[in-house]
Amino acid sequence: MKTIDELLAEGVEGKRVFVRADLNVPLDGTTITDDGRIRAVQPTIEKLAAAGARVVVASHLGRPKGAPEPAFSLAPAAARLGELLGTEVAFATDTVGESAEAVVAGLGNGKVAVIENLRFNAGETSKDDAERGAFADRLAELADVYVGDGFGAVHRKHASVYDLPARLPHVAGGLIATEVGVLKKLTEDVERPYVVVLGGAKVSDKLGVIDHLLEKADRILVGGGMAYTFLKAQGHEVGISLLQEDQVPTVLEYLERAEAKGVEFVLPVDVLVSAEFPDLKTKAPANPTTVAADAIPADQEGLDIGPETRKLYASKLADAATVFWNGPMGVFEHPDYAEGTKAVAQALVDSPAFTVVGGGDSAAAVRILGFDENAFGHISTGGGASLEYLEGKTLPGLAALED
Ligand SMILES: Nc1ncnc2c1ncn2[C@@H]1O[C@H](COP(=O)(O)OP(=O)(O)OP(=O)(O)O)[C@@H](O)[C@H]1O
Ligand SMILES: O=C(O)[C@H](O)COP(=O)(O)O
Repeated sequence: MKTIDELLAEGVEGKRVFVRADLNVPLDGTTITDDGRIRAVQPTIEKLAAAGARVVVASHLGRPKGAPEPAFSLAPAAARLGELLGTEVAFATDTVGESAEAVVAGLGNGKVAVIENLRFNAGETSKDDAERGAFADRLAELADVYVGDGFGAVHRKHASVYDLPARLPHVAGGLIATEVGVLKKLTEDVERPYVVVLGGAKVSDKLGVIDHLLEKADRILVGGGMAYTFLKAQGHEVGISLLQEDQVPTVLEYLERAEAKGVEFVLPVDVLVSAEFPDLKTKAPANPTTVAADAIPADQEGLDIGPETRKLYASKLADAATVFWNGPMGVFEHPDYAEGTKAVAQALVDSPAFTVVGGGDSAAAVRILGFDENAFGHISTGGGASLEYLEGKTLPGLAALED
């Protein structure tokens, strides 16, 4: 992969440089609750602007369905980028239309613009190669060079990630280089004991990584929404908890393989339950009860790991040399269900191990819960992307950057 430093050495003065970033930040209305992904790509944008490039930043935000939806506008992210850069950032209210063309044409050397959400166009995510290609052709008209730096989206075969770099001279940005460098270490010369913590809500997306981790990790701790499919596989009642029923046989097979291979699988021993999902807007008290993990009432759902599990997981992390953590332990957005995620984050902070936190929500959680991001070895901007990298899959957005 050609690097951004090589591009800078060749000179970018006056060139239109398209930076595919991942500015998919959590929003509360139009307020950004965690700007980590914007700060992560900031050095790339700064370097290009300092070298006199005309920088066109593009990203997706959320999952709009191929047409403009105001709730998913990139305008708040563009404004925040301007604040971080300390300079005016132009914003195009469309992605490839008149506004984008005019904004890019009006960009001076060393200036930065953000174009509107790529996913407001059906061509961005289309499964049809021709439709995606046609959209990539239009994006290519906006630039002379492509810098891929949206690590969080490299696992998506989307027009701006996969098809556009084929149409322009392309290089990898600094964020992608850092992310790949760290994750590569976890797939190659990992220091042991290697402990993996998995949680979160995208259970079906993430179960697949366990198949691979059974060959790599020494110990796997499961929490968050992912735990209930495992508890069900062990024959326990999980009430109305998040459950991937069709994956129960697969999960059972994972548990059996783990035992045969001597990989320690650790599941919650107690959980916080309630009959209702908490109100994340008002944060009204949820008054959960703590129950043993094998005694979840049929009409209740598990929303965080319990106090005994917090202690257990902290002890299982204490002797680790390497830790990879993806997915919160509970619905951390509500204070009554944040303790499990806090306990795991604290165990990582206290540990001398090399710690990697992967995932948009997990990374946001550690910052929102008040942890210092420098207390972790690496906070990855990729959720699905980092897991698919660890699975050893070919990621379209990385393959496209190769020469
Ligand atoms: N027991 C649970 N039941 C329901 N939701 C849960 C539970 N535990 C955690 N969650 C939710 O999981 C969500 C985060 O999961 P996700 O799998 O998206 O994490 P991530 O990997 O950090 O993020 P991403 O994949 O988007 O980069 C949070 O919004 C949290 O509220
Ligand atoms: O949040 C993420 O993991 C990335 O921004 C990718 O988003 P997506 O899962 O909607 O493709």
